[in-house]
Amino acid sequence: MSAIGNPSAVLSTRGPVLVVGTGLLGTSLALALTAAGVPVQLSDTSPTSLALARDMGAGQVRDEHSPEPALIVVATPPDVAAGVVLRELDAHPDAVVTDVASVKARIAAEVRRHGGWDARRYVGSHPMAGRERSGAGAADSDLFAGRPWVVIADGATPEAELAVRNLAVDVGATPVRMTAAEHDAAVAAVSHVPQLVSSLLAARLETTPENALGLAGQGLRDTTRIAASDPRLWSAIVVGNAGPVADMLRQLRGDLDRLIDGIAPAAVSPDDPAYTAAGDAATIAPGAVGAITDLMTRGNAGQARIPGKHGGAPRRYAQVQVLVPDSAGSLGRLFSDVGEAGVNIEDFAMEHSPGQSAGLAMLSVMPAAAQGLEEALDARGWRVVVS
Ligand SMILES: NC(=O)c1ccc[n+]([C@@H]2O[C@H](COP(=O)([O-])OP(=O)(O)OC[C@H]3O[C@@H](n4cnc5c(N)ncnc54)[C@H](O)[C@@H]3O)[C@@H](O)[C@H]2O)c1
Ligand SMILES: O=C(O)C(=O)C[C@]1(C(=O)O)C=C[C@@H](O)C=C1
Repeated sequence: MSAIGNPSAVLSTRGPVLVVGTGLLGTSLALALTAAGVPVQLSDTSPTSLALARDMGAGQVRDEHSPEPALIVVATPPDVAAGVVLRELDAHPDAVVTDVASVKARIAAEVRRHGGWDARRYVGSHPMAGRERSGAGAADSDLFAGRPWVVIADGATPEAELAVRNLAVDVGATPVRMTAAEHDAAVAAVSHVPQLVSSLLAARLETTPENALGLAGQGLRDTTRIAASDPRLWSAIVVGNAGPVADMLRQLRGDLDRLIDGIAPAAVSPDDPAYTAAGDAATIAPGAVGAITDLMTRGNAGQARIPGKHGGAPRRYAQVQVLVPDSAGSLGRLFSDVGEAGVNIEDFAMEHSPGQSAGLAMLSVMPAAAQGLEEALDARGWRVVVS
């Protein structure tokens, strides 16, 4: 069980923990550890990022008077992570060092190659938790709750591995042991290629006319959320895992080619008599429906295998969607009705399409509270949208 916000929980992580890189991941982890009562030291090459993390209550800035850390977490971009790990192993001869970079094999190889005996204190890791925003300002102490945290233990001492597994558990995550190669192949499929596909899709919107964009609904928002991610960070991630990512992109290209080849003959010119005979199966190009159905069916099967909705890790928050009239005070009334229903809003977003007289308020709440809130809001006359 996570120790966050539970003062009686027994903590296994021995502090002080030094977090190097106080961006989204580093500050989220530092906030979670601080909330659990572990002393945290902070370090970053950017004084502004460091000051922000400190001001958010994530820990103390490390200086020459700080006590020696027992555990060091490197949360810098992947392309500099190995160098920072090696520097920290050298500077703190008794500390266990981990990094949270999204790629593992190349960092581990560099650390093992240059770290000598000290590299036995290094355990690469990767919390499968994050978001499309960077920097301490987007940090969240709950980020790791219920998420897998990959631990790469090849070549490390059992004590070092245990320290990193304990860290994951203490912030609410579940450690998952893998080799670096297994990890990199897995994240190519579940994280890196999905990021690129989302970006490919969103890149097409650059030249999409405004009036078409005005029609965008939840489907487009769902498939492009992560296209807002940081290009610099993701360039380092994809370059660092280029082999597995390129392999999967080639497979995707094969699927795409089959789909295009299948549907292209069904594109009928308006002058063709088949254009107005859509109800006649004979006029549909042979193979077109099969190609689409095949892809959609495989997609259904793949989507159903994603854990979370079917007994895997629970989603952190449930979303309650409510139509809010575009008038002064409406949102205030909604918030006060949610408060009167005894429900805390964990996160909030508003979707507003131009020219519409109502917006869609998306309230993130604890999953157990969602149904009761929908009923309470419905009873108070709100239009709850079931997605
Ligand atoms: N963003 C995600 O969703 C996510 C999820 C899991 C893991 N990760 C991994 O976590 C790491 C950090 O990602 P992030 O999203 O927090 O990035 P971020 O850009 O929010 O933060 C990175 C921080 O590292 C600092 N930094 C850069 N070089 C440094 C150096 N040499 N020494 C000290 N500090 C340095 C930067 O100033 C910045 O504050 C990356 O390796 C990333 O692959 C990211
Ligand atoms: O949910 C998101 O916004 C993320 O991008 C998180 C995500 C992921 O792909 O699952 C992104 C990169 C990380 O290395 C780990 C987690």
